[in-house]
Amino acid sequence: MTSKSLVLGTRPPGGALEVTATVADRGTDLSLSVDAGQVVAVLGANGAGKSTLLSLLAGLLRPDTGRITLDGQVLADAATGAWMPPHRRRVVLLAQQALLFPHLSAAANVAFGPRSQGQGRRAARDVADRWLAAVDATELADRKPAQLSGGQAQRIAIARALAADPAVLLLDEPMAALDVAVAPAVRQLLRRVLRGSGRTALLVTHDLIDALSLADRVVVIEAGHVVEDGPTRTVLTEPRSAFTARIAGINLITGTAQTTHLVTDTGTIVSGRLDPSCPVGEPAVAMFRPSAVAVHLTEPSGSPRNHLPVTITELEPRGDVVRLHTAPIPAVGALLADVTVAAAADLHLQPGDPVFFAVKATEVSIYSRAR
Ligand SMILES: Nc1ncnc2c1ncn2[C@@H]1O[C@H](COP(=O)(O)OP(=O)(O)OP(=O)(O)O)[C@@H](O)[C@H]1O
Repeated sequence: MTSKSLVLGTRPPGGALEVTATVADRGTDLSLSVDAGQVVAVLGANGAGKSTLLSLLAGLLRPDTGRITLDGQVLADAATGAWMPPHRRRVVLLAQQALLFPHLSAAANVAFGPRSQGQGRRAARDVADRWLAAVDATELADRKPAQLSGGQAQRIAIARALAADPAVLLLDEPMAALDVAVAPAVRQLLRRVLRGSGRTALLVTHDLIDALSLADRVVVIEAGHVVEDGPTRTVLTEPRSAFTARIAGINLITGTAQTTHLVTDTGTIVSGRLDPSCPVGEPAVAMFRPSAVAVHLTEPSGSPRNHLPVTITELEPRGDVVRLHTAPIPAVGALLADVTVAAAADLHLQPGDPVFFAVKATEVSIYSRAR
């Protein structure tokens, strides 16, 4: 098997998507354009509207208003009532659970797409064999889904999705239901599939590493709206929404930019370096990494640092560091600090302890944010 086998298809892969859609009873109003071949990570809290976006694209849900097109072809248009059924869309959804047809063998599951597109039995089986080989599952061809492990079933589901030769691949947390031991292998397979194929893909994930390693672009959905959209690196290193900052594991404090600092709504001053693109007096975010925080039991004096009084709520072991979580501070929110295991032990830190987080101004970046 080579990664080349993942790019084989009967027509050029990749399709450009245009979405403007509202779904009233889900409180969503989504707008998005995706270029052909782009891999977009879709992030957001539970209930934000990520699955709703995928359902709209897959044809499992009709928009109340708006229009969805793929390469200019209308998939759904609420104004005219135009509607393309799911199986004709060239869009395939890969869900958390493999959802294979239980009565069919793995090979027959994979051959299903080509068969329903009108290919003969033998041709469809050839396509299936090729994709089974591509996902390292040739030896599983004759097994029924009940005889497959979760990771094996998900590999078959990936093969089935690709055998249908979709222009757009939708992935709804495809690793979420997998055992931690098998997830890395499936992730690696997806990496090959997404990087090698030139297909357009939307990947719903809660995993920062997936977003970083698989996606060109990150879209963040909050309360049914796209609130952030940009190159993966930019969104994750210069997050503008609290959600992205949290999953990126970055401390983020919103307020108004001043030349040398940010002022929160309650007047807390956070000294930092103002990004040249951030206008003074405009809404901004101050950002610093948990590893930039020094923890003190008493307020430190006489150093050019930010000192924030906080209350520890949780100590989370993370390899050779302990991540400290705090109770929310008014207008600042909860903060994170990473300290060494030795430091956490020396300080005898426990949930409920009041401490000071100290951060050098040079460790704090201040960026503009949307109002
Ligand atoms: N079948 C449904 N019928 C009605 N409302 C729904 C349905 N599914 C989801 N919703 C609602 O629509 C909104 C968006 O949900 P959606 O499932 O798209 O969020 P999500 O971002 O995918 O969340 P999660 O990460 O939990 O999967 C939520 O308010 C949710 O309660």
